[in-house]
Amino acid sequence: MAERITVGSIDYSLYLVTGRDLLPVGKDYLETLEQSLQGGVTVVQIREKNADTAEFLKIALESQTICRRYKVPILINDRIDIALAIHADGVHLGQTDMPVSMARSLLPKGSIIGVSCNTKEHIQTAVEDGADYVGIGAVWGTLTKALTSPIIGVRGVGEMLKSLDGTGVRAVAIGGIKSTNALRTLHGTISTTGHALDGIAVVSDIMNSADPLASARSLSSTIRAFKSYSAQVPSASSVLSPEHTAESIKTSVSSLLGIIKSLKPLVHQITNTVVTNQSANATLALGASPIMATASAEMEDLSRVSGALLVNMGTVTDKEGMLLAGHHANLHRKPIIFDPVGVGATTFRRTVANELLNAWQASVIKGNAGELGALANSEEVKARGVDSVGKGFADPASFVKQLALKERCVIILTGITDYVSDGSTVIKLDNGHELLAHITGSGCMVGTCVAVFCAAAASTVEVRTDKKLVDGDMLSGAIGGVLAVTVASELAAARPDVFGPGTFLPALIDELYNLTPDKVIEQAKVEVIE
Ligand SMILES: Cc1ncc(COP(=O)(O)OP(=O)(O)O)c(N)n1
Ligand SMILES: Cc1nc(C(=O)O)sc1CCOP(=O)(O)O
Repeated sequence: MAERITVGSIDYSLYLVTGRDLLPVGKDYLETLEQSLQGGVTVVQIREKNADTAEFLKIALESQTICRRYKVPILINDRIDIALAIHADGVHLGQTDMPVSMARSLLPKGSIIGVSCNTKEHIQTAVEDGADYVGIGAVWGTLTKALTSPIIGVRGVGEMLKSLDGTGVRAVAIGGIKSTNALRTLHGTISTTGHALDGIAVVSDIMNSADPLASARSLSSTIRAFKSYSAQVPSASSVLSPEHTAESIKTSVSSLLGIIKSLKPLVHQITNTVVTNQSANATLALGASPIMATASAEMEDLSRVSGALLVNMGTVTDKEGMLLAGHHANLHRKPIIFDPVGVGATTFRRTVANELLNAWQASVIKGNAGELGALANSEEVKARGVDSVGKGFADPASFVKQLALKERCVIILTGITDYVSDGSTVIKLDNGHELLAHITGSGCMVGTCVAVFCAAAASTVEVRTDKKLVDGDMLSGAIGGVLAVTVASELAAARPDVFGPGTFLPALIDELYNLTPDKVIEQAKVEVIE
């Protein structure tokens, strides 16, 4: 008999769950299995929902012969008897299948037992029962199986992973994972405690593929690159960047301003009806090119050509367009800047914001204390309309840092003093003028300028890796966008032809237009506080 694989040695990276009914016409199951192994599948689960016992046995044995050639463990879905009969390496059990302890008592010592989980309580029970790994799903929507519980979303998986801290129980996510969202799945699910998935489980992306070897290879290379990244940095998003100083930040921002002027990146903006014209003018003034498009039909094409996407929730008229735009931006690895305007004002807005953040990964989220408080479910700061109530956060630096870790992106907390964090560093910015509060849409203008700077930051990346969803210095992009507006506001307010809000707004656009790297370096008040 061939050697069984021991629990500790399992590599869960690319976990194939079989599904013969999904094979394209003319494709042979065993050939597909072998090609998937050649492409990098590291664990196989035989899932036969319609086969009788004799057929299940035959398929399991034939699959095992191939898996053993590649030294890849084979697990059996639900059926302990089949696992025993073929001396499989283990089983995968659902919530309504045999309890782990009973399965453990029947199976040989060292068998691998995995359990499906879709709540934190399931995870806790699986840990207590001595499961070796959990399959958390469904992370996305899937057509492969009729789901009986709600889709968890990447942020939900992250919350569940926290419950595995310190347990040694391994975890894969399942449900709707494809090569197109694998990187987003891996990055987006990391918990605030830095707990990452051990692997991803797929059915259709491999079983339904015309080229299973290529499909498995693509998933496998994404996972490998991700693992090499997360091994270096367990938690935050851009911790790979060098030590920041006020001077180094000002230099990065200034160089991004130069890049904007020379490259003139196209910035796709889905924004609200109040500020569309003003935000487009701010984009042009900085030297970039705006496209204010909202139709779902153009989202895919736009994601190819634009340098960044701004999603401003000021007027939520087309949620589908926002979902689609973000999906394609993630796919094409373009930064998404999310401005959850008024998210605390209504339940509808909170629901939409959560839906968007579950569907795609933002590179930067910008909001005032009320908005970010609502997003973080904070008890400390509440929102009223688009404004905050009360004094703000007692410790804004730690708030932005924690939210950055939770959302896995750069967070900008706007106010009289602005705070920016990538989950590792926290930067305090002290520029701005009170006239900004007397014109409409100055906050939205910050979102726009952040998108422009992030487009420049992403455009400087020469070699793209799979280590991050969006390569490029998003922290500097975020800071650059804030400083552009706040420094320009000070310059505008100081002009002799500015007498109040009416003359301030055109002067602000002028000063954005006239902003130079030197002015940023001279005027920016940047403090690295952590
Ligand atoms: C890795 C992995 N995770 C979850 C499942 C789902 O298993 P289960 O809940 O038993 O549902 P069915 O697969 O029986 O439909 C899985 N199979 N693998
Ligand atoms: C078998 C299975 N279990 C799920 C769960 O949520 O527990 S989702 C799922 C099907 C996953 O198929 P695909 O990769 O084609 O989306």
